Amino acid sequence: MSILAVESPVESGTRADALSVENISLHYGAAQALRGVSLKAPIGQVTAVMGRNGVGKTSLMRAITGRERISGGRILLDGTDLTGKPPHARARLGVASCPQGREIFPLLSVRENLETGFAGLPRGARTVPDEVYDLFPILHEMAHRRGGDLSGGQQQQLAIGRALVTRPRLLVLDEPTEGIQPSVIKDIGRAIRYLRDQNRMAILLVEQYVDFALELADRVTVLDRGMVVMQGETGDLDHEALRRAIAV
Ligand SMILES: Nc1ncnc2c1ncn2[C@@H]1O[C@H](COP(=O)(O)OP(=O)(O)OP(=O)(O)O)[C@@H](O)[C@H]1O
Repeated sequence: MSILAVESPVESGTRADALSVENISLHYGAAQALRGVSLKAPIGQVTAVMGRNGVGKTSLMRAITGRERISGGRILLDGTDLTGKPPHARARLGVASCPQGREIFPLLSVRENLETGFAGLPRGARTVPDEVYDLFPILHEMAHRRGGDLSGGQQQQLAIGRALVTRPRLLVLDEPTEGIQPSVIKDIGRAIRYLRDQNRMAILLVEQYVDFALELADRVTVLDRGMVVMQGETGDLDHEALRRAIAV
């Protein structure tokens, strides 16, 4: 084989795409929620997915984490095809998510909620990384309180902490600011920026709060009725057109 035929997966100067969503479709019965959606999420960047209510953002996140089956296309993580793999297998490969609604276990303590992230880890790696408590000191202070006793903002911090316990390559955040007070939104923004700058994971952020998303995102994908209608680096996009495309 000619050496010219061997291509490096990462060209020098470009970032590795941890996540590659290729032309996916998703149906709920006869209703089509995603239509040929493609996007890439590189390591060390925040990729925002935006759009009005009901355009398919959560469906896209659920397709990536394996909670919904896609009807066409494929989803790759670090070149491995995730399509058809169940959620726990994707988690082992590095997909972690903070779903809408957060899904904290209300009767488990904060510490126990964090430890549910251990499931897919080798025995020697079953520790809560210090950075979880550095980013969200409240989780240390409230380690023995029940998850259900936390405020919405604290639960969101716990959901992000639990995702970080799994040492993800891809962190999926579905509307982390929804229903949360401004001071906690700031903490979450600071945490996302820190994680981005560590250059260890790709961050996929679904967000309706436009200013928060544009402040954090390196790249943006806008969905409308299940289709990509705008996509690119944040600085290259027409922000007025973007705001119009997602205005309720
Ligand atoms: N389990 C389901 N069964 C049937 N239809 C569904 C299901 N989940 C979502 N849908 C429909 O699929 C479309 C996309 O919904 P989705 O929740 O992905 O949108 P979204 O952009 O995340 O909206 P929101 O911002 O309100 O969460 C909507 O028309 C919704 O009604």
